[in-house]
Amino acid sequence: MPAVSPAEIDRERAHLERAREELARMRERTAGLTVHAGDRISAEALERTLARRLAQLADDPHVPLFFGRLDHDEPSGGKVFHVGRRHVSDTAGDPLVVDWRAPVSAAFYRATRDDPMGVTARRRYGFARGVLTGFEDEALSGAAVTEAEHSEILEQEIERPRTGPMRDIVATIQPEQDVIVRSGLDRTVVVQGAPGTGKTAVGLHRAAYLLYAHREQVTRRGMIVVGPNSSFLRYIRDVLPALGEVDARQTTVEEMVAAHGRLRGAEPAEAARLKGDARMAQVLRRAVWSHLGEPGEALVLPRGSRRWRVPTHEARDAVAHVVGRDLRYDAGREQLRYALAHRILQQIEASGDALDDRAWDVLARTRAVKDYAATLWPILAPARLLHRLLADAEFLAEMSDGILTPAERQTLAWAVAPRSAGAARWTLADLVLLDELADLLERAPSVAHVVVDEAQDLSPMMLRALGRRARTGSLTVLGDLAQATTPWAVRSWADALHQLGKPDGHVEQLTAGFRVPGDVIEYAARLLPTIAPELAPPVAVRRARGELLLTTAPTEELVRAALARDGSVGLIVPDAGVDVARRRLLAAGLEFAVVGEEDVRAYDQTGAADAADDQATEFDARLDLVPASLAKGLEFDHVVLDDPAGIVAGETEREPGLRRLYVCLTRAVTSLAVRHDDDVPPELAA
Ligand SMILES: Nc1ncnc2c1ncn2[C@@H]1O[C@H](COP(=O)(O)OP(=O)(O)OP(=O)(O)O)[C@@H](O)[C@H]1O
Repeated sequence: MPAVSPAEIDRERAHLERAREELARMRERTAGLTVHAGDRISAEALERTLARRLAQLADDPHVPLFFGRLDHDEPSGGKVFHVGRRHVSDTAGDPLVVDWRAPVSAAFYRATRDDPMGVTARRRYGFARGVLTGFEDEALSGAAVTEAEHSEILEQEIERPRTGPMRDIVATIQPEQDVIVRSGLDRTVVVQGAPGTGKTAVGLHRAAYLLYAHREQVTRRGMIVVGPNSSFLRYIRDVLPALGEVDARQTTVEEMVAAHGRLRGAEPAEAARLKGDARMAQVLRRAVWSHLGEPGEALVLPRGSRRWRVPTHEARDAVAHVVGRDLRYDAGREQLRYALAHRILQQIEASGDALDDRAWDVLARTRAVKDYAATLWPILAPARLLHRLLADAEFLAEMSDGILTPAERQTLAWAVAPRSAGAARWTLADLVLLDELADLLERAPSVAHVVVDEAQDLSPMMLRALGRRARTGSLTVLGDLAQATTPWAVRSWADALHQLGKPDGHVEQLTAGFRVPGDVIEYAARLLPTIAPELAPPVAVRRARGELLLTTAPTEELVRAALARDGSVGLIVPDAGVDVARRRLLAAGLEFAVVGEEDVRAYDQTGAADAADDQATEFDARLDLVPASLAKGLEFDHVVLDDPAGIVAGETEREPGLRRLYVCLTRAVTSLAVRHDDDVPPELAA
């Protein structure tokens, strides 16, 4: 860091002190507010808002209140702004710190010498445990402007050792990342990027940005963040709260569709792939609408001493009219009742009877009309319908005629059908089909925004499930086609956007790699010509080249060597090798946690597991044992990867196996040791 004057440091420290005091004052004021509301619902809403506000005003002494400063030129007002995680103002309302998401802060991330955005100088601060230790100035315009200099503060932030779960990157968001973070609420964006280019970080910061820039709309309509599994959600769960945002629901596709039934079964890849195929949407649509019946007799409604009739041809017309309105299936039945009631209403009126305003409604709700409508337009339950499709070969053949081949029908059909829908052992792909069916019956509600991570692994039907949750909103879709490991994955982002129902979405690329050092990424990239010939490896921004070791030394020895250094350690093993690895780590007397275990426990030297701790995550441990299938999205300072051939063999086919290996090879921040039995996959040979 260049030498800076002690007097200037003192001034900055005084500003930090003042900002802390004012933040404490803002917090006290908020805590002192009492809720006065007319009714319980408004009171609860107000209390929630207050609680959120208080959480946003919390001050963690280890987290600096600001990390940057912008000095504006005279034409732009000549003001100085400190940029931080939240807005802090004094009693007069003057800002001491501006929120990183405020429009004025954009220049902190984007201003360059070519386009200084009205800024003369950008300052970055160095901190140690919340204490301001120095700063760097970068002149962007005016007399002091020089060649771009290397920023040590930026580099230190990028190079710092990793500990615990994922952290925010507000202090160092890069210009190409900032463009995505600040894109508007009406835009669906796909972010394609190689491992470690900051896709997850960018997605979460965009979520925080949208919550800030469109607070009212996004909190009212909701936002969901979808990750691949619950251990990944634990890994990222602190990022949004650290940015003061607690209003996004974090979930998985599995959890999202859990309302339709319990996930109880697994199935062969071929069946799951087919159930994930977008053609299934056509089959399901046809299956639902195939239930409309032909009127066999007239509708007869006794009323007082009279009997009113809707003859069959009129009933048929009513059905055709409602079908033409393109409603959801259940809404259609309701409309049919009104259409039938309307015909009766006309007859009653023609007879000279006086009717009041509610008559139409009352007629539509009579038992006779309801029952008649339900025979023409039967009540359906998604689970019963899917059960019939998978159990009744004839029905499936009829519904998929011209859509699926006979062989495909055979793949879909149950070999031994469960006796009822209640007895079915639904798989994940089945539950996604049930989600589609439920939406055909009744329109699923939409939130304002959906962030979906590791989207390269989702099937077309899963993408449709996400798309409908953002039907009237937008999405941020994060992924890397080279890391797709599921047999049902879509092959292109254009296809994914189409399935999401957002064909106009933009695809953005991130190319700077913040995680994986040069030597390691070059090694992993040897797989790219096989798994994703069209994709380029990231350009490592870490100065360190990293350490790569190919070895046959015992795993325990490699893990011990990694533990002797700073930072987190991940031992990645084939899924089938987790139990053996667990025993070996226990026998070696090492303390660790296992990624993906329901209750997070740390195993200590005696081999005894701690009582499960609700608050702890596996990422609080120094050493994590990671099944290869859960490595996606995670990172560790030091990775010991055990048995690359076993990781490839863990997948049903070789190409997804190599992609899985690519994911596992790209988790390291500093060092990667690959332990093998002289059977490294040939694709990794130089
Ligand atoms: N601008 C940045 N400044 C500092 N660190 C960054 C920046 N962008 C990303 N990082 C860091 O790089 C690491 C990788 O980021 P992230 O996990 O978001 O990448 P990813 O593209 O989602 O990776 P993967 O494809 O493996 O899921 C994280 O530790 C993140 O904090």
